[in-house]
Amino acid sequence: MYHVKEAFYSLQGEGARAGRASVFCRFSGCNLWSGREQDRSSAACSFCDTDFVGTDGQNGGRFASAEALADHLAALWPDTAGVATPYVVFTGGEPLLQLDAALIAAMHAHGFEVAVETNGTLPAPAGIDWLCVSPKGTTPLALTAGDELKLVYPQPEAPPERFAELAFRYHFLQPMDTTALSANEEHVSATVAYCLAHPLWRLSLQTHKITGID
Ligand SMILES: C[S@@+](CC[C@H](N)C(=O)[O-])C[C@H]1O[C@@H](n2cnc3c(N)ncnc32)[C@H](O)[C@@H]1O
Ligand SMILES: Nc1nc2[nH]cc(C(=O)O)c2c(=O)[nH]1
Ligand code: SF4
Ligand SMILES: [Mg+2]
Repeated sequence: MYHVKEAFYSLQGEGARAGRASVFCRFSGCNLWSGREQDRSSAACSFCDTDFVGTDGQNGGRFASAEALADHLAALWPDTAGVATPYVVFTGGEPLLQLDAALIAAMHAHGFEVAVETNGTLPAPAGIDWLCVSPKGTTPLALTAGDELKLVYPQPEAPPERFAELAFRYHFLQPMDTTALSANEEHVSATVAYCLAHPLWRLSLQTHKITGID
């Protein structure tokens, strides 16, 4: 059984594929935080910007088979009649708690390219077309290669230097978003300064938040 918080059609907001039309599948649950506010400060990941608890979001629910979930997600893609490759982003919560080879195969059967946003602590099934790893604090990485490494910055316990040598096509820093405007401005300035001083790293802004889309 797959547990999905929500699913929606939007533009990828972050990283190397920002701007690309995408179906998002947000799985419920995470191995680094319960999702409860009272647990946030003691969690291995304490800055999460996402509600991934339950299955009550738009197009969310429980799906008994890979085919049932793949049909549900494919129906969110517009009828592009072959002019654009359909694209699905599995995120969460932590998608690698639930994503398996059967679901990837079912999305491929619908003609989709499959992308994943993961915290990198769990092994990944084969067949993922675009792997984005976003390390969190001191948590050990099970995934040390992929397409993009997208580090939320600043994290005192996860400095970029620790990830610079890993085998990713792109290294991004994404300013940490908080509920405090002044902190956000400082995070953007610090991220810009780091990228200027260390050109391996590129700036990733969360463009969906800037544009006000999902
Ligand atoms: C909500 S996470 C879900 C996927 C996976 N659990 C992970 O952490 O990569 C999706 C993306 O949002 C990023 N993110 C989460 N909270 C953020 C925040 N407060 N500011 C900036 N990016 C954030 C994560 O690092 C990750 O790249
Ligand atoms: N538009 C948009 N782009 C995104 N890229 C990664 C997201 C995520 O929450 O994983 C996300 C999201 O929630 N919305
Ligand atoms: S690992 Fe990802 S989903 Fe889990 S709490 Fe951190 S940012 Fe949120
Ligand atoms: Mg998000």
